[in-house]
Amino acid sequence: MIHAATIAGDPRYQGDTVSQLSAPPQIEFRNVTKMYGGVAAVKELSLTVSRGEFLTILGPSGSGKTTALMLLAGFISPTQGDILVAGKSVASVPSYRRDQGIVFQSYALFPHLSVRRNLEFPLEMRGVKAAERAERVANLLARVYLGDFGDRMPSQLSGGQQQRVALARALIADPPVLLLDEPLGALDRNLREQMQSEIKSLHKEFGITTVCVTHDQEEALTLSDRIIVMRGGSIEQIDTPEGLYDRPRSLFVANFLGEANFLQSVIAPPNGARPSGMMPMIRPERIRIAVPDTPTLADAHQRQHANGIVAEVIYAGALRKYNVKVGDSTLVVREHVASDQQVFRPGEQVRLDWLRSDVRLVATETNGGAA
Ligand SMILES: Nc1ncnc2c1ncn2[C@@H]1O[C@H](COP(=O)(O)OP(=O)(O)OP(=O)(O)O)[C@@H](O)[C@H]1O
Repeated sequence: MIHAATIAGDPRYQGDTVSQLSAPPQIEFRNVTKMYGGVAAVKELSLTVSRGEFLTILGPSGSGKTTALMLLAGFISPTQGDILVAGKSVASVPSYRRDQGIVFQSYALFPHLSVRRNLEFPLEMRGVKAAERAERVANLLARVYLGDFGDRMPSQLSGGQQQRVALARALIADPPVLLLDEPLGALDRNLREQMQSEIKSLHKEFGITTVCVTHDQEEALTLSDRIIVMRGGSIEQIDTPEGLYDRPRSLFVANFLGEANFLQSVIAPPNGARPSGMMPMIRPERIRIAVPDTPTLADAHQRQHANGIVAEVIYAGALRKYNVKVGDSTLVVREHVASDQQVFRPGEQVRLDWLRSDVRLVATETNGGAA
């Protein structure tokens, strides 16, 4: 077997092999549509998830994320199309027979069973013997730092602890697929960050193919190998986190994932005409802010600039954000706070500049609608 050192640079495939990559995908949606009355909650959705991949479905409310996950879980059936797991259609496989761990907000722990019994239950269903059950439960509880909590009832746990039990329960039977629906939605920020690293390390350790639904961009960027941005039941863009953030194809994705500055009224198009339906966009951290008479830099020919007036300064811990008026536009500039840095005040004249190569052209319309 050839090892994935040959697929250098792509962290998704580390530890994987070429033969595994050429194997059928672990999960495949083939042209799947789900209609509710006259409304297509999911529209002709086609996608594949590789074995061991962490794929996140991201999108605004009503874009079809949960419907896509419920179809995969088998809680609902497609109106059209097919879903395959490990190369086989699961159309006629009921949810409880699909070999998958599930952490859904609506799929809570059994309140009348202790933590230990909650974890033992899926194993009992699969006929695992008592001694092995006890060992697996003890190991996994220790792994999620709840080794001493086996006898507690779910109501005696904090929200974060309950989520860790839910995650352990989803993993206990060693399923090949893990489905997560807003798994950290109910947790506060600190706990969410802690759980994000927990999920990340469990995913790495178990190598489990994971499909996660969230509307939290940061969660998607942190956890995923690839992200799907959904809009109106269809895929707007699918890419790695870096790809989506750095090369959004549409105005919708640029705005949905992070902050974006649109430069159409700030810079002239290179040859006098802009391709129709396209807009120049730059991320706030790619813009440099300086005093108006900053000396010309050696790379000036690679840069574009604009003069403006600081409208607002927002200090946010490690970052400082400026809103700068440039003509009729307001550009957002974000810089990391450093001790030797000049701080500008509202009303001050500033010069903004950026590398031409950091400007992206994004489509104003995609996915059949205005972005
Ligand atoms: N059981 C249902 N009956 C009728 N319409 C539904 C049903 N479930 C979902 N829909 C509709 O399908 C579309 C997609 O819903 P879905 O719940 O998948 O969106 P979502 O992206 O998960 O949204 P949210 O982030 O708010 O959970 C919405 O327009 C929704 O109103």
